[in-house]
Amino acid sequence: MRTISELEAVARERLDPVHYDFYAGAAGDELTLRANEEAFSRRVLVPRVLRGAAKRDLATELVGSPLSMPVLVSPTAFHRLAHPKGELATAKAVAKAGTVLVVSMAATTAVEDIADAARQAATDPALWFQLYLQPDPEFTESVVRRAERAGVRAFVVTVDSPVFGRRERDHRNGFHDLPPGLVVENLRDGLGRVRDIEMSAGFTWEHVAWLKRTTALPVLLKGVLHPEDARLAVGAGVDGLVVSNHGGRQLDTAVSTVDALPALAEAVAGAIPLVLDGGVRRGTDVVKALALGATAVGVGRPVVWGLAAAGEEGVTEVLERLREETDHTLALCGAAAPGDLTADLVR
Ligand SMILES: Cc1cc2nc3c(=O)[nH]c(=O)nc-3n(C[C@H](O)[C@H](O)[C@H](O)COP(=O)(O)O)c2cc1C
Ligand SMILES: O=C(O)C(=O)c1ccccc1
Repeated sequence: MRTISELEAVARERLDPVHYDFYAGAAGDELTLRANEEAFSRRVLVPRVLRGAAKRDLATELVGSPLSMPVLVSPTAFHRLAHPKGELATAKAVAKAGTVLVVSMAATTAVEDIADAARQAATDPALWFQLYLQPDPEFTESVVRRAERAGVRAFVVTVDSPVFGRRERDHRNGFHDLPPGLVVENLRDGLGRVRDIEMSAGFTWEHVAWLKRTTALPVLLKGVLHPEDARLAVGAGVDGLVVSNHGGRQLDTAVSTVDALPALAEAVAGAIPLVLDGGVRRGTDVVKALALGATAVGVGRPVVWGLAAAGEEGVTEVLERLREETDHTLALCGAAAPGDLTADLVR
């Protein structure tokens, strides 16, 4: 089994350099992209000993979905640019791993087909759906209904994108659109046309309340970094938060996610679960995030690297590597389960 950084090197060789830059890149000077990884490196573990953690169990649960390990797959756009089987390959690997795939609204495969592939691979796979609220509420609602009918179990509303981030690699490379033949399949309207994803800076907590009234499924907000927003989310009846800066692709110089996490954990005080994403590359990163208050972490780029390097098997390699490293780190920290991890283990 290769490390994530080894898989990234393979992916980089296989991908069109313009597409590699789309996946690897981030906003502005990419300071937040680097800060996410650096914030993990800066923290050290202070392990406990002699705690009899011979039998370890990595399983956890989030808003009613079971996870075989505290690692889920964050939504990433355009998997068919990384591999011809695209999201179908990703969905099979994630279903077999027994964890959650958050399907991107910008997927290049229809959510119904992704759900079929996941069900082929495992019984009762857990798919969630990531939404960018659209200015036309009727269109947003039609996407919600479509995802519900396909069997998704939760919605993740990305709230860190009132405008699209400025990714300078994409500007330099002239990468603005999918190549001919690929479209954002989940934005087909009733007439067979495909709409563009629209960002809008006009959304408020009122729109979150609207979505809560519109669906009975759990609603998580992705991209919350300020503790006051975490408090407002609890008040709005939101079911969970993804502590995320979009992998550094939106606001450059935004706080790294592990640096933001402790204050968010304090703000929600256990009322709702926190998922952290950004910079998770090792089992030690998973353990640090859990110790500081996350119930699980999400991985974005690592899954794209696995997919580009080796399709479904590559995604499996990434997820099994993270599972194995997380288990090994738990053992070395004297913890039998994620619930044994406490903030005093991290400095
Ligand atoms: C290529 C790429 C595409 C992404 N597309 C989406 C998306 O469609 N929706 C979304 O909410 N986040 C998207 N993200 C952000 C990820 O969900 C996640 O927050 C981020 O990748 C985590 O950081 P990591 O890549 O360091 O793991 C994307 C990230 C990347 C790298
Ligand atoms: O690249 C991204 O980070 C992203 O979120 C996105 C959203 C819509 C279309 C393409 C990418």
